[in-house]
Amino acid sequence: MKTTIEVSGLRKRFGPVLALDGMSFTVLPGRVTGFVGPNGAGKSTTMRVILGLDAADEGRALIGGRPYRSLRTPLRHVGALLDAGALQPGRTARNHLLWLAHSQGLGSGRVDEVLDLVGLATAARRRAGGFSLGMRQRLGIAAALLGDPPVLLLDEPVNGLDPEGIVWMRGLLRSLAGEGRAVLVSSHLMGELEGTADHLVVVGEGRVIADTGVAELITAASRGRVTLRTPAPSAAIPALRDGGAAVDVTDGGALVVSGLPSERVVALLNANGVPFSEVAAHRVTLEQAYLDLTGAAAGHREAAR
Ligand SMILES: Nc1ncnc2c1ncn2[C@@H]1O[C@H](COP(=O)(O)OP(=O)(O)OP(=O)(O)O)[C@@H](O)[C@H]1O
Repeated sequence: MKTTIEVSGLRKRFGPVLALDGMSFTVLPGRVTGFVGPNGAGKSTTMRVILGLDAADEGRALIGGRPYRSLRTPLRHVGALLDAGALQPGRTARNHLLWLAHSQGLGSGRVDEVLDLVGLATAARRRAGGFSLGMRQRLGIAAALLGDPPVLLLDEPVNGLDPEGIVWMRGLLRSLAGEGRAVLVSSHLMGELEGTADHLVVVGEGRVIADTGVAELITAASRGRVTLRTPAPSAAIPALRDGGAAVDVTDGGALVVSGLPSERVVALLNANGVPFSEVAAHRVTLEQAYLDLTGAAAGHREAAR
């Protein structure tokens, strides 16, 4: 499986709203790419254009080098979860999937496989209209996986899931990428992607603000700072400041030291007889890294005005 999604120069206007303004990025196989940005940034519109549900005014979107509309059995090329509400309420879960499978020349064996995979085997003969949001999300995922596609597009897949469902979804996304699939997952909450995404495409106002590895982003946002835990902050702070560091106190009582490597922090504490229980590389959360990045992007826009 070496299929990519390529989006280049998409522009899309809805009346006065410019929803996409030069959106360009590539989703590579074998990793989960988080597609993040605030409400209205253009994530759903981009996904709809990739899936041929909306036409772009300019630019193109290709799946494995081909536009969606040229795919004869699309479910074998790309699976999508856009709106978990989009199902016929009177149909059972199994019939819903059978109908989809038959439309794509897929057998009923695969239907039972995907029902099992998403944990709906025991609910397969219940009417989907009575499903909880979490069950609908699972059914949506089952539909996306029917054709065993190399590319998956999931719009806010953890929306409405309970904590157990969220853990399940994260594991599923990781394993789908582990099998070599290109997995694009949108979210407007960065915290949801912590521990799931390998790569991020951060968008705002219809275009890409950052296209970066998660580890790389966290390292950059952590800015070589050091976290220090000490029972004697009033002794540590002046010692470190005299040594050339900037020191911030966090809500949790730890000190965050900037401007000195951890060895130098330890040396200064020892030289001043300051006890400490921990000195470690400071690591920001994905949420903090994102706020840092989008705050900086907003600042740049402000400065450019
Ligand atoms: N069919 C439509 N008609 C008019 N405006 C639309 C339509 N679809 C999207 N928009 C507008 O385009 C912009 C981008 O919307 P889009 O839904 O793609 O953003 P999003 O990043 O997915 O947001 P969210 O996180 O809220 O889902 C918004 O201003 C939205 O109001």
